[in-house]
Amino acid sequence: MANVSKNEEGVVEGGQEEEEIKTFEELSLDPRLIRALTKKGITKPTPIQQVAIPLILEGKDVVARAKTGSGKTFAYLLPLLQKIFSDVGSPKTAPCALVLVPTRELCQQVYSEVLSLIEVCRVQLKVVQLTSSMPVSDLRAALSGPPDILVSTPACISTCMSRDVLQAKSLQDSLSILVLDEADLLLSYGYEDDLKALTRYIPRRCQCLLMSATSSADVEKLKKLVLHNPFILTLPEVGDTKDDIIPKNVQQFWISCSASDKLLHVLALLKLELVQKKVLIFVNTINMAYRLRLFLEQFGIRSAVLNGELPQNSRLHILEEFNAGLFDYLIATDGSQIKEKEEVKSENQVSLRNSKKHLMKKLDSEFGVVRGIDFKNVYTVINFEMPPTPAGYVHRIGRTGRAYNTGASVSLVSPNEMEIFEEIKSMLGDNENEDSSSFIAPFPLLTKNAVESLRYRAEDIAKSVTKVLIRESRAQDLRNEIVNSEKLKAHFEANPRDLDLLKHDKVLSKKPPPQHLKAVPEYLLDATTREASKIVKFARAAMGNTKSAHRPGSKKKFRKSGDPLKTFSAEAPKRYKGGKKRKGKDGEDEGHKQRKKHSA
Ligand SMILES: Nc1ncnc2c1ncn2[C@@H]1O[C@H](COP(=O)(O)OP(=O)(O)OP(=O)(O)O)[C@@H](O)[C@H]1O
Repeated sequence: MANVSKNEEGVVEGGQEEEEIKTFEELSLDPRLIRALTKKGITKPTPIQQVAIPLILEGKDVVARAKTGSGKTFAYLLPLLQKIFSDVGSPKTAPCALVLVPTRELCQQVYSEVLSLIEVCRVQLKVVQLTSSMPVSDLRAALSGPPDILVSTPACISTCMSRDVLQAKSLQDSLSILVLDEADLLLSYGYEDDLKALTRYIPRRCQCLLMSATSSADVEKLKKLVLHNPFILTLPEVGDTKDDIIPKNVQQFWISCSASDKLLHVLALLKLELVQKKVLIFVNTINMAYRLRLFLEQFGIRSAVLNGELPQNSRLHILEEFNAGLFDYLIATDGSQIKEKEEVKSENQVSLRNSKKHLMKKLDSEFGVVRGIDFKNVYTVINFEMPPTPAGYVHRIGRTGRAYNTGASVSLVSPNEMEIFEEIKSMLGDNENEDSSSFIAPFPLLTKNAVESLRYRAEDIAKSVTKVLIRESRAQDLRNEIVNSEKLKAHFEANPRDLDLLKHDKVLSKKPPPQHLKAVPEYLLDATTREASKIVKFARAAMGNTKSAHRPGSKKKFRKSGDPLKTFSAEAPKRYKGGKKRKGKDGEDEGHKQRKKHSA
C-alpha cells in the first residue's frame, strides 16, 4: 500500500511527504491509463488515489471519504477500468460495472470522464449512461449489447428492472463492480427504496465501492446495506477532530448583513471587483436566482442561472459554457430550493414528507444540479443565502479549490441565518474558545463606506425587480431553454464542441440596462475600496503565475495541510487489523444530524 503506516489503533494513515508519494506506475496502473492521465496533465496520484487504487485492484471493498475536490472519481474509475480491460470480450448478459450517482449531471460527468480515458487507451468498451427521462425503448436499446460499464441513477436502475429492461438474473450473473458515488447524497435524494431493491440482486462476489465527501448517518446506512467488511479510507478530520473538512487552500469569509441588504452587498462585491472570477453564487430558491440575475444585469453584470427546473440539455450546456469560461458569473440553486414550495404546504410532517417527494419528482426525479459537479476554475463561491445544513455548506464550498487550485468563499449571513452559521462554524471547529485560526473570517475588503456608496442605486433597482417581473422572466427563460434544449440536442450530436451556439447569460429584462449604472463613478469609491480592488486584481495576476507554477512537472509545492489532495487515513477491515476496532471515527454533531434529517 502506498505511503501508509499503522498506528496503535489499527488506523492506517497516509504518509504525506512529497518525496514519499508513489507514482501511478508504482501503483501498478495500466500503462494505457497512465498515458490517458498524462494527456490530461495528471502525473501523480492524489493521496486518496494512492491508497484506494491498489486496494481496489486487489478486489477489496472500499469506503473512501475524502474532501471535495480530492480526486475521488479517478480513485475508483482508474482501477475499475483496469479490471474491465482484463475482462473485455468475455461473454455477459448485463453490465459488469455499475456506477450509481445521485444526479443526471453527475451521470454525464462520470460518463465523460470514462470516455475521455478509454478514448486514449483505445480499448473497445461499451459505456452507457441512462437516466429516468429516457423512453423505455431507448433504455432497452442502450442495454442490448450489453454494455461493459453502466453509469446511472438508482431510480433509473429501478425503472429498468421493473420494466424488465434489465433482468435481475443477468445482473446477478454479470455484475462484478458496483460503485456508489457521492454516497452522502444518494439517500438524501430519496433513493433509499431503489437501493434497497437493488441490493437483493448484487451478488456476494461483487466488489462494492462507496465514495463520499462527508461522513453522515446516511453513509453508514449505505455502508451496512451494500458493503462487506470494507477498507475505510478516510480523512482523519472528517467526523473526528472536525478540523479541515474544507480544504485549507479555500479561504472562507463571511459578511453580516440584513436579508434586505444582500443584493446591495453582492453588488458591491462584484461591481467593485472585490472577489476574483469565476464566481459561483448560491441561492436557495429559483425565484431568488432570477431576482439576483435581473438585479445584476441592470448594473451590466451578466450571469446565467442554473437550476433543476431547466431542461437537462440546457443545464449541461450551461455547465459546459461556464467551465469553458464563456461567462464569469453563475447563479445556482441546490437542493435548498425545495424549501420554497414546502413552505406553502402543510405544516404536518407526514404531508411535508409527501409533498417533498412529490416536488422532487415534479422538478426532476434526479434533481440536484451542482452537488458533486466538477466546476472548472471557480475561484469564488458566494453564499447569497446560507444552505440549510452544514453538509450543504461543505458541498457548496467544495466547488472551489478543486485539485491544485486555490479559492475563496464569502457567505452573506443575515440575523435569521445566524443559527445555521453557528452550526457550520461548530462543525468546522471554528470556535472562539479554541486556539485555532478562525476558519470563517470576516471579509476584510468591503468597507461600510463602499457599501453605502452603492445603496441608493441598488435600492432603486432592487425595487424595480418586482415579483411579476421575476415570474415572467423565469417563465420566459424556461420557454427559451425548452426550445434551446431541442436545438442543443440535435446540434450537439453533430457538433459536440460548439459551445458558442447559445449563450445562457443574455439580458433577461425587456428594459436594457441603463448606461449610467454600468460603471461605478470614481467619486463613489473611497481610497480603501480602490486599494482593495487593486489587491484583488494583483492577486488574480499572481494567481496566474501560481497556476503555471503548478503545471505538471512544476517543482512548486503547496503547504501540506493546505492541499485538499493531501491528507487522508485508511482503516482496514477488522480482519486486516487483528480485530482492532477504531472508535468514535464517525461521530457527527447532533445538530448536523437533525438538520440533515430535515434537509433535501
Ligand atoms: N491526480 C490528480 N492530479 C491532479 N488533478 C486531479 C487528479 N485526480 C483528479 N484530479 C482533478 O481534480 C478535480 C477534482 O476531482 P474529483 O471531481 O474526482 O473530486 P471529488 O473528490 O470527487 O470531489 P467532490 O466530492 O466534490 O465530487 C477534477 O478536475 C480532476 O480532473
